[in-house]
Amino acid sequence: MADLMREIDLPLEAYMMAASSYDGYESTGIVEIIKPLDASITGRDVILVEDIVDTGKTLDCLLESMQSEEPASLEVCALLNKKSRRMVEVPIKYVGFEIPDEFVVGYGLDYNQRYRNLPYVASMNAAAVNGAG
Ligand SMILES: O=P(O)(O)OC[C@H]1O[C@H](OP(=O)(O)OP(=O)(O)O)[C@H](O)[C@@H]1O
Ligand code: HPA
Repeated sequence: MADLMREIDLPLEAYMMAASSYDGYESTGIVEIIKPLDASITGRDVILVEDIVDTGKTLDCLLESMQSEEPASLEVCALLNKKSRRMVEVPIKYVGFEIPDEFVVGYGLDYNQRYRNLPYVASMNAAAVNGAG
């Protein structure tokens, strides 16, 4: 997010939401908004920035919640798109990288809250998952 903002030469405001639905590397399918948006987006041009879109369930839930506030526009930017795993169709206007069906960690992405601090995105293999304790 910080890297992206540094590249945008326009006045902008940034707010964080938090949603969670993963237990390890499996989606529970139940998306919980842990921290809602603490600003009004009614009538505003909004870009929702996601680190990864996998099944699409999280994004679908967030979009529905945000659309209900009637922003002037609402687009999605995602660093990573795992399209082959999609269960819900979601509109993504800006995609950093299309990636294969592999569980990835690093650069903010976690496996049970670990590995977010890796300065790169890495594919996590089964042996690493089993040893991750
Ligand atoms: O397309 P989906 O299958 O819904 O997966 C994508 C979501 O999964 C991750 O969040 P997670 O639930 O792991 O919470 P986190 O951001 O705290 O890691 C990620 O940050 C996305 O929001
Ligand atoms: O591959 C992934 N890595 C980390 N978190 C995720 N949430 C959905 N897919 C992933």
